[in-house]
Amino acid sequence: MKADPPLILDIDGTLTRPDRWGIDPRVFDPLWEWNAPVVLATGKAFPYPVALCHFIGIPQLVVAENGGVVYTDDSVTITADRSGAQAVVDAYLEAGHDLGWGPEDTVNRWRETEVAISREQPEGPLREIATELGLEVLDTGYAYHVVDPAVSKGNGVRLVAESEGFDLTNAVAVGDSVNDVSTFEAVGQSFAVANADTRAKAAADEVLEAEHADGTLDVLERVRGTQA
Ligand SMILES: O=C(O)COP(=O)(O)O
Ligand SMILES: [Mg+2]
Repeated sequence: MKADPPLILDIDGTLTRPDRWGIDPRVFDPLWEWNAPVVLATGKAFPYPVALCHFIGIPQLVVAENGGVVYTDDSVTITADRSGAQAVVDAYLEAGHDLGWGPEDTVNRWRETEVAISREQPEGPLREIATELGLEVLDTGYAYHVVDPAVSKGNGVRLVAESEGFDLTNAVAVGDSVNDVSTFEAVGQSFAVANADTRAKAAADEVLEAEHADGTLDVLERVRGTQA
C-alpha cells in the first residue's frame, strides 16, 4: 500500500471557512487519518496550533509565530527574541497607536518571538518604525506581524523535518499568504488556495481553484496514497 506524503499546513486562510472565522470541521477526519507527519505552520502564537493538534488528535508538530517557535513531540526550539519586535511595538504605541486587540490581548499574550497588530490599525507608521529598527512586517491577511527577518516558517519546517526524520522533498504544503512563501520553497510540492495573496500564488507550484479548506481538502484527496 502506498503511504501519504508529509503535510505542511498553514491555518488561517487554509484550514478555515471563507464565510466566517474558524476552522472548517471537515478537515479534522482526514488529518487524523493521515498516514504521515502533519505539521501545522502558522503565524499564530504557540498555544493555538498545539491546541489544534490536540483537538484533532494528532502528534504535536508545530511551527508557530512564523517560525519563531518550533515544536516536535518532545522539544521546543525558540529561534528569535521578542525584544526586537517589542521595541517596534513600544515605539508604535508611543506614537499614539494601538495594537487593536483590547486590554487582555490574547493574540499576543503568549507570543515569545514576535508581536501581531490588528489590520484595522494604521500600517504605514508600523512599517516605518520596523524598517528603522531592522525588523520586518508581514501582512498575513489576518494580522500584521512584526518579525525578525532571519526567522521564517520554512526554516521552522526544516527543523521539524530533521527532527522527525522525513524528507521535505516528499512533503506537500498548502498556504494562503506571504508568510507561507518560505514553506513553499522548503517542500517538494506547494499549493496556494484560491484566496491566497499574490506573493503566495507566485511562489506556489500550483494555484488551486477552490478557496480556504475547500482547496486544502482537494489537495488532500489528490495526494493521499501517492508516496512510494
Ligand atoms: O496569525 C496570522 O495572522 C495568520 O496565521 P496563519 O499563518 O495560520 O495563516
Ligand atoms: Mg494563512
